[in-house]
Amino acid sequence: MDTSSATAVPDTVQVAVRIRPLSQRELAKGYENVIIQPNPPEPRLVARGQEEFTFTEVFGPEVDQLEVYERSVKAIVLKLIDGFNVSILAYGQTGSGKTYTIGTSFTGSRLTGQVGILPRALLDIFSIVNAKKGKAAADGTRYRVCCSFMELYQDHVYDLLSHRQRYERLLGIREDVGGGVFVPGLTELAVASAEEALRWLGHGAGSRATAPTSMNKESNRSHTIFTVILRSSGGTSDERVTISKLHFVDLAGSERAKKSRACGDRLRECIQINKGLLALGNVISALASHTKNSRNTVYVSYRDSKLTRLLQNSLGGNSITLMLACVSPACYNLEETLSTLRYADRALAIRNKPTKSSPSPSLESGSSSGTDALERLTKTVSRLRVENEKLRQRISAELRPTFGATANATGKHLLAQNRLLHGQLKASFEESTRNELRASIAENALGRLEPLVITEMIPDPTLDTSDSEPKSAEELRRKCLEVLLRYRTEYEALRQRPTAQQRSTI
Ligand SMILES: Nc1ncnc2c1ncn2[C@@H]1O[C@H](COP(=O)(O)OP(=O)(O)OP(=O)(O)O)[C@@H](O)[C@H]1O
Repeated sequence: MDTSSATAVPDTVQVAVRIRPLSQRELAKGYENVIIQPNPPEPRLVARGQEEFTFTEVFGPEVDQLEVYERSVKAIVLKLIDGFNVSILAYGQTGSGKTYTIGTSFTGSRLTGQVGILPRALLDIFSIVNAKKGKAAADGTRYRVCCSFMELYQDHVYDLLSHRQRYERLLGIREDVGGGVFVPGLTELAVASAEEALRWLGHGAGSRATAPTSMNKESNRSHTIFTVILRSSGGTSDERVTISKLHFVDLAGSERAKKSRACGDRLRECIQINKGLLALGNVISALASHTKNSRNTVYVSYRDSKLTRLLQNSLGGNSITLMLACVSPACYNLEETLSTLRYADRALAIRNKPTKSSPSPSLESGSSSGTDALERLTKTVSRLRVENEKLRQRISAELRPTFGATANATGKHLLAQNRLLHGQLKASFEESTRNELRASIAENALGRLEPLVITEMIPDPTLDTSDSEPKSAEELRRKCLEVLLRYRTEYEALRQRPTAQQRSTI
């Protein structure tokens, strides 16, 4: 098998729709099939002859588990070996075939035709890793496969691989330095073969919250995430390890409480399930609205639910993501089927940035047995806790008062400066106002003086001026102009003054 899969890395979420066959009960009741794939394998389908959709793949009721795996899943699963993070999410109405498709409830030991994609992927991964191990013996590269399995029930995270009591398996979610999320304390088991991993899958699925509902006699009441973790280390860079993860997300089914006639615990579960799926829908819508060419950054409300926080990297992050939208073809489920198809249609527009994981310094280097590594990690954690506490104390004892005092002094200085500037600005404004006033008075005076001067200098021809000294017309004009010029000069000087003064003040 070719390990470095040459297929292109998809940078949008891939969406495959799977239409399950009508169940015996539905056939008996004579329910009509309302979801048609007009031209298989063309990935187009028509709902009730009206609404048309095109996806990455569409699998009709006749398509079996192997074909789904080969056509949609295998290529991206192999990207795990190349160092990519991969997420496969099954979404859809309750009873639409999510668990069947993922294969979360696998309990056997052989691959029968009914087995879902998860067991198939594990077999492929181990077959490649074992082949690589054989070849890598020469260059010293080491491969290690681990798995974890968690459940999100009523917005609480439970560890499905822990041996503890259920109430002791409750875990929290934390953010790492890179802005991603992780679940501290989640059991991560090293597995040597696909069979061993499948045993753990069966063990974990056995303690998953399930209950019969009117829509599905074995309905999963929680979301689960089974993760395969591949670590490769050694070779040319001995102390570094590359970690890539493959998540299989089996989401709880959306359901209408009225239709499923849920009450009591089932109703509470139904509300929590729908709340998480609603938050997921909002995240998908926000991400889908941010297309390749849009420049605006969008606010994506990952923090609205634990489900969206856990899936943060799978939607809009660095992962290669496949959404398997499962639908029922029966007419009585049309509303839910259309809702799933519209949801899936939006998801098609989500752009991810798949990037290969880069090697990072290993905490597990050396000849480590699981117990040694655990011991070393526990010591590291205790040492870091002590250092953290010391730093915390130093900050509160020393840094805070110093920072407070500095901030106080800086604040006081800024306030004083501000007060000074404010005073200067006020004085300047007042001076400017005064000068404006003077200028306008002068302008008015000029307006009044001009006709006065002219009257004084140029005698009224109607008056008897025989006894006064006659003035030549030329002399009168000259004197008149002299007075006018003087007033104009004074006026201009007054107009200029405020600007010059203002500048010097500021
Ligand atoms: N493609 C398919 N072919 C044959 N049977 C199927 C197919 N899909 C689903 N089924 C059957 O339909 C029933 C419901 O499927 P499943 O339990 O996988 O639904 P679900 O979506 O996981 O439901 P829930 O959300 O309630 O857990 C099961 O009995 C399953 O075997």
